[in-house]
Amino acid sequence: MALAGALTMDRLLRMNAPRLHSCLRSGTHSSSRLSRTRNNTTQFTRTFFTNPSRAQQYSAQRILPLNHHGRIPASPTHQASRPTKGRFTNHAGSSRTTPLLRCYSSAAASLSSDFRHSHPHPAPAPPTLDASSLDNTIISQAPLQLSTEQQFLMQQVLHNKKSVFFTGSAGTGKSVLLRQLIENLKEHYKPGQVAVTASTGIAACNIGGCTLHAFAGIGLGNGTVDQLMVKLNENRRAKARWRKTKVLIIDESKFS
Ligand SMILES: Nc1ncnc2c1ncn2[C@@H]1O[C@H](COP(=O)(O)OP(=O)(O)OP(=O)(O)O)[C@@H](O)[C@H]1O
Repeated sequence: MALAGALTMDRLLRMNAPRLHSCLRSGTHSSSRLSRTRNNTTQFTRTFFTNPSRAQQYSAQRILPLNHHGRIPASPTHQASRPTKGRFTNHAGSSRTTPLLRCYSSAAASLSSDFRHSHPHPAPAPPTLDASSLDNTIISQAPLQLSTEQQFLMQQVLHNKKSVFFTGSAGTGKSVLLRQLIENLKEHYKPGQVAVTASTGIAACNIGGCTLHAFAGIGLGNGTVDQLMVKLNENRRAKARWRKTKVLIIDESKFS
């Protein structure tokens, strides 16, 4: 669930229990206000508490410029976009009570009144976002082109089936290579054949794996090798994991 705009946790906590419950169940909440800010400008905000799926389903964000009086202009376009209490229109044209994730703000609201008096003409309105163009927008990441060194290591693991240990200074691209390696290995091997582990829980979370100790089924790893082997033998699931694993990845290993 996302908390958007000016709706604060404080406001949520001040809701009575049934209303809060209904908001959380529907994943929505809206509030609107016209407020005078510290620098004596007026700003209208309408904020919504919504869940990400609803935010994707409907309009995402719309910015309305305020006029030089600090009000929402009454032009037909803007009038149409102004919210009417409790009802909203999605861009398919149907009106519904489900709030959208919207935010009304203005560049004008950030101008001081002194500035306005010294500039009798209102500042040019900032471009209005077309809400429909924001629907279902996914900010995609362009795939990284691995460097020659990274490609070499990838080849060694994927095609030459070598066991490799790679290390380097901070920012040399180890994590990028490791993530790409895991992705490629998972495509090459069957589920369960690539074990992704790390020496610490945090490092394991970063790569979507588990700790080496958890994978190995040896608890805290205290005891001699023989004792740990006995422990492992008693753990059927861990034994099965070991047998199935073809590639073992250990991030942040202590071998260096
Ligand atoms: N092949 C690449 N092409 C473009 N950018 C890259 C490439 N490899 C790494 N980078 C960028 O370099 C930066 C550092 O990479 P990365 O986090 O993988 O380094 P690292 O060696 O794991 O660092 P650290 O040891 O601090 O965790 C990141 O911003 C990453 O996106």
